[in-house]
Amino acid sequence: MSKRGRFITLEGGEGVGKSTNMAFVEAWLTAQGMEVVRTREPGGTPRAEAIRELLLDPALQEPLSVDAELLLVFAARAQHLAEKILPALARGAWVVCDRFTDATFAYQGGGRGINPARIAQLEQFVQQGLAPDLTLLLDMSPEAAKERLEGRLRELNTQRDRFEQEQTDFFMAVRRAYLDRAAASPERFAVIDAAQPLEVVQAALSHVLEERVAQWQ
Ligand SMILES: Nc1ncnc2c1ncn2[C@@H]1O[C@H](COP(=O)(O)OP(=O)(O)O)[C@@H](O)[C@H]1O
Ligand SMILES: Cc1cn([C@H]2C[C@H](O)[C@@H](COP(=O)(O)OP(=O)(O)O)O2)c(=O)[nH]c1=O
Repeated sequence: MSKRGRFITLEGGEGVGKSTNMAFVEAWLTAQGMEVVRTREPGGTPRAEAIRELLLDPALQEPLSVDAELLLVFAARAQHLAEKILPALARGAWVVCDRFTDATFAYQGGGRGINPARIAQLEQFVQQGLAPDLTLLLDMSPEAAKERLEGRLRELNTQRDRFEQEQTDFFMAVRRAYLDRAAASPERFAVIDAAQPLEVVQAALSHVLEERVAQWQ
């Protein structure tokens, strides 16, 4: 087994099953004997989670400017990288992250309409070349995912956050941007049809993980 830790991200729109499958990916890697650090964005450290609150809180009455949203996402990421992701990778742990910079290209780029070239400048500034080794993109139509999300919101009795309050065309643009990024980097991405039953989605995840882990050895 290679000593170097790997960086794996899970991506996709709201309600596609990221949280459910994060646990699956973590358990799969742990069963192979890897030390796994499971984390999420925006957030992952106390200060980055405080920035997450600023980004998601629907109760603050003042609108959040599109550029402020973009910069907050990257401020949280800079903190997360410095305090958690980079130290974990340096000691050989595997990092499994619920969303990362592909979400910025999808939400702030596709959803909000920011030019991807501007996002790429911040990506270079903050990440200095660091990118995930593997990105698992859970893909399904926003309409179908919305039904799942509504089920979860009812179960947890929670309020919609700022992004969950967006309309279907926003989520269609998010999906399009994710699929375009996957098509542009097929060696990094694995696109999984998330509309399938959970056991089929998880069989697909196991298959991809087996293949990639074997390649990295
Ligand atoms: N493949 C699946 N088939 C049916 N329901 C699913 C599937 N994956 C997840 N769910 C359910 O859909 C809801 C949203 O899943 P969740 O993992 O919270 O999504 P996300 O983190 O992407 O928003 C949850 O109630 C979950 O149990
Ligand atoms: C990481 C990241 C997340 N987001 C948004 C997407 C999500 O709506 C929100 C919170 O992420 P998350 O908790 O993963 O959402 P959910 O579980 O509801 O799918 O943050 C961005 O807009 N840009 C980013 O770079």
